[in-house]
This record gives sequence, C-alpha cells and structure tokens, in this order.
Amino acid sequence: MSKGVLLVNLGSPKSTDPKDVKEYLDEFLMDERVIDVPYWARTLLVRGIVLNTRPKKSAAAYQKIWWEEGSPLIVLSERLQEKIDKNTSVPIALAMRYGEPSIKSGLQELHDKGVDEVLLFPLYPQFAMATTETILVLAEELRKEHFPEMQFTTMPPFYNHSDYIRVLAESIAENLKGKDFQHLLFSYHGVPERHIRKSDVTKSHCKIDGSCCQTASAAHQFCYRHQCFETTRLVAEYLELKENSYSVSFQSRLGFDPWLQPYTDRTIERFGKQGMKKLAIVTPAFVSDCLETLEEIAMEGEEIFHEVGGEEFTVVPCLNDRDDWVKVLSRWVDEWAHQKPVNA
Ligand SMILES: C=CC1=C(C)c2cc3[nH]c(cc4nc(cc5[nH]c(cc1n2)c(C)c5CCC(=O)O)C(CCC(=O)O)=C4C)c(C)c3C=C
Ligand SMILES: [Fe+2]
Ligand SMILES: [Fe+2]
Repeated sequence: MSKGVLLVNLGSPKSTDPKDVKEYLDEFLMDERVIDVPYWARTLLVRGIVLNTRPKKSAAAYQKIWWEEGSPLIVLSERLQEKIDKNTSVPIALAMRYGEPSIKSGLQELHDKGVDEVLLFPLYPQFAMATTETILVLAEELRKEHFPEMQFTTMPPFYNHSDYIRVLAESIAENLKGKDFQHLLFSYHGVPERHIRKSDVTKSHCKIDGSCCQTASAAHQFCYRHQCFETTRLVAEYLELKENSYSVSFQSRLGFDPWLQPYTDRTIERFGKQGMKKLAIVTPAFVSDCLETLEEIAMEGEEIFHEVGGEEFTVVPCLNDRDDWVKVLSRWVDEWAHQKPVNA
C-alpha cells in the first residue's frame, strides 16, 4: 500500500466580499455538528436569521486581517503543508472542512499520486464535535462514495503530547522573553456547553463544574474542556508558571445558549478593571493564526483591555510554520509512515 497524509484545517471564505463570506458561513453553520439542532430549526436560525446580518459584519472583520496572498489561515496552512512535504517521505495534501481546497479535492490529489492509505490529520490539538469529529465524518462519507479502495488512519488529538507541549511552551517563552506581563491568559475557542454533554461517552460524567475535568474518566477522550485544561496544565508545568499567574478562558461565542465559561472578552475586561496593566494571551486551540486570533484577540481584545485601563497587551502568535513545529509534525508523519505509534 502507498501512504499519504491529509492535513485538514477549518477553512475561510474565498474573499472578503460579503457574498463569499455568506456562502462560507452557510456551509459552516449548516453543519449539524456546529449548530446541532434539527435541520428545520438550523435552517430557520441560520438561513432565516444569522445569514441576514452576520456576513456583512464578518466580512468587515475579515477585511481587517486579510493578506495580499489571501486568508491568513489558508496561507499559513499552505506554508505548513509545503514545509512538511519537503521534510517527509510521503505526499502531504491540504484540505479545509469548509470552502476550498475541499476534503474531496485533497483525497483526489492523494489518489492521483497513487496513495491508498491516508493519515487523516485534523489540525486541532483538542477534540471537538464541531472540529475533529465533523472532519472525520465527512472524510468517511467521501471515502465510501468516491474512494472505496482507500484506507484511513486518524491522527488522535495531540493536546497532551509531549512534543506539542514542548513546542507550544517554547514558543510562549520565546515570544514573552523580556516582557514583564502580570498574567498569561490561555484563550481557547468556545463551544456550547451542550456540545460537551453530547460528546460525553459515559453520558453522566461531564457536569461542566469545578471538578469533573480533573476527575479521571473515559469521557475525557472526547471532552474539549478537559483537553483545554490539560494543555494549559502541561504548558504551565513546563514553564514553571506560578499558581494564579495564568488562567483559562473561552472566546468567540455565538448565539444565546450557554457556552464554556469564563468568556475571554469579559475576563480581559475584568482584569483591566481590577487594575492589571500588563496582560499576555495565547490561543492554543488554533495552530494557525486566523480571524479569531488576529482580529478578535489581537485587535478587539487589546481594545477592551485599553478601554478599562490596561497598558500592555501581548499576543503570542500561533505555531503556524515554526521550524520546531514543522520538525515535530514531520517526525510524527514519518513515524506513522514507518508504522511506529504516533502517540507518546
Ligand atoms: C456555533 C458556532 C461555532 C462553533 C461551535 C465553533 C467552534 C469552533 N471553531 C473553531 C475554530 C475557528 N472558528 C473560526 C471562525 C468562526 N467560528 C464560528 C462559529 C463557531 N465555531 C463562526 C461563525 C466563524 C466565522 C467568523 C465569524 O463570523 O465570526 C475560525 C477562523 C476562520 C478563518 O477564516 O480565519 C477558526 C479557526 C474551533 C477550534 C472550534 C471548537 C473547538
Ligand atoms: Fe469557530
Ligand atoms: Fe469535565
């Protein structure tokens, strides 16, 4: 059998034109693993309400961060793919869950190179129904329909992998070197609390309280909240951060349902109001910088902090195509290609 890898990230609109943003948001928000309500309710909510106003607002946000080469998320993912491709012995293709290049075109590209054993590699450190799961489900549907001879292996979430923790911690240390920050905020993309309960395989463990994520359970294999806390704990341990000098928050909530808390925007505001002057922030749910890091955190977050008296707001960039990250990913790929287990 001939092996190859499909890296999969979230995706972006084709351009910052509100029409393209609307098309992208339609595909994204009509995904039953993102807005997980019955089809009729999702259609009413997304096509009847959200898509009337959101595309214009999102397009304006995209305009603030768009690069000449295109969407930062796509350009950075392409750079990562090209570097890994140069460093490994098997073909590496890139796909996006929404928009282009599609998962189907990525599988086709590998198929055209004679690949029949694919490592599906969602570019998300932590598992979530709205990210990892939706990629794997769609890839399997496409495999059955178009590439029945292909075999898939899945890269597990790497939120606690020692190589990932080391690279993330080193990146934080490097970017904050010489900066005199009072607190390091780990801001993860949020999800509705309901998603956590749905992914609970025990059906009873996840209470979303102060202790469930620290109490050992089979649920944690699919618990986004637990995995965010674990990434944070391991990085803090690596960097020897003092208790209370760091904390976790969740950003980018949409709609009126309760999402994971505390919310990042309110946390930044609270810190400023309490008199904090120097805040650093890192966003480990994203491996590539994107709208949510470049606009929501680096622009809006900073504005909130300054409005309430904060002075220095330092954002640690995502791992993007850092050399040590490329090296780790390339080694994981080669280990898989040569049949060694990829998990530590
Ligand atoms: C119900 C809505 C959403 C859930 C659940 C959700 C989970 C989720 N998303 C990411 C990563 C990214 N999301 C990005 C943008 C984005 N996310 C939502 C909604 C949900 N996300 C929307 C509507 C948008 C589009 C922009 C906007 O209108 O606000 C991005 C950035 C894309 C880019 O082009 O730069 C990323 C990345 C994760 C990791 C996650 C669950 C853990
Ligand atoms: Fe999102
Ligand atoms: Fe939990």
